[in-house]
Amino acid sequence: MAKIFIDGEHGTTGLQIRQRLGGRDDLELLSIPVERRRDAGARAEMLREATIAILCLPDDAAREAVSMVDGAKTRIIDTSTAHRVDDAWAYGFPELDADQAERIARSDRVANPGCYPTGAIALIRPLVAAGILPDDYPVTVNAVSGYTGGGKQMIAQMEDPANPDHIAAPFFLYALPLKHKHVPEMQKHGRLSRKPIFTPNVGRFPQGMLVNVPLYLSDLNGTSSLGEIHATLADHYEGQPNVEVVSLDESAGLARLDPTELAGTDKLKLFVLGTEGGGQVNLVASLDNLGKGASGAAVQNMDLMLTRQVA
Ligand SMILES: NC(=O)C1=CN([C@@H]2O[C@H](COP(=O)(O)OP(=O)(O)OC[C@H]3O[C@@H](n4cnc5c(N)ncnc54)[C@H](OP(=O)(O)O)[C@@H]3O)[C@@H](O)[C@H]2O)C=CC1
Ligand SMILES: CC(=O)N[C@@H](CCC(=O)OP(=O)(O)O)C(=O)O
Repeated sequence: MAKIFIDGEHGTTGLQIRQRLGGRDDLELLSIPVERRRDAGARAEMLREATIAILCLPDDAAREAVSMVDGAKTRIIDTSTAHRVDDAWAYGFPELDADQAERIARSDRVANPGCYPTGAIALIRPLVAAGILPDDYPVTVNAVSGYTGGGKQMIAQMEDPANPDHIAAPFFLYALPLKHKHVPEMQKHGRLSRKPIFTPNVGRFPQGMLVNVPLYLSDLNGTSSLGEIHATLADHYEGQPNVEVVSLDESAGLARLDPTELAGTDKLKLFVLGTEGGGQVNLVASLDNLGKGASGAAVQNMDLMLTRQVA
């Protein structure tokens, strides 16, 4: 039976993975008591015993965990930012292209995508691959996330008025210097030659997010219709159980989008918004930052890897 160790199991992402694996009888979960969560010896022992280790740690601790399994057979899923643009790691977005699920299944090192990049890349990559979105288009990505995206620290800042760094705002814009850690990942896996301008926000709700990519149709290659963009996305994601490309009819009837719509699920919904003939489109992804944006995606990748587990 495969042994799974979640390093960082008591953090925000780790806990949600544990919840998802709780009812599984095909896995053995290795665990460290909360008070020993930073005990390097105990972690190294579990990391080396595991069939698959899922790292739910800050970047530096994730790099350290990878070094701890040197020479062991342990396969790794890293939910941090540390390895997402590293060519030696498979990028853990199985719907990226026709071969990605198989790449993940065969890999011993899988980098789980960031929550915002999951939405942005899901919208951008199929259009670049189809030649519709030029790779040097000046892409902007505007987003709002639930505050659990900032982990235990931001949860405490948002929920505890006694916290010295309490945030009272109902909504705030951040990453103001335009150097967010997710930009390289969006650029690489979106296959963009220019860095996208990324402007994320946080709202006073725990889970859920919307990621917007607005485009001028006249600056795209050979298309001026929402219909063609929608058809390209719908073709790309056909048969993918976790991704829904919402129909143009349904989208046209919407008055607003709620970022919490998919909270508590592992789904990703994509919308093609605008008015046919209006010359512009707003592509929007809706997901749970802790679902398809983190823990749900990690479990999806783990399941793919287990289909290729060598005894
Ligand atoms: N939250 C989200 O929506 C998403 C998070 N991620 C990524 O997942 C990873 C974990 O994030 P998140 O769960 O939000 O963070 P949290 O801060 O909620 O949890 C991190 C956990 O790691 C533990 N930890 C920190 N440093 C060490 C160390 N040196 N050795 C052992 N354990 C350590 C923490 O322990 P302690 O309590 O002592 O600090 C805590 O339990 C990050 O890389 C994050 O970027 C990815 C996608 C989305
Ligand atoms: C709201 C919030 O603070 N979000 C986090 C990103 C959450 C996430 O996806 O972290 P990873 O980079 O590990 O994927 C941020 O902007 O840094």
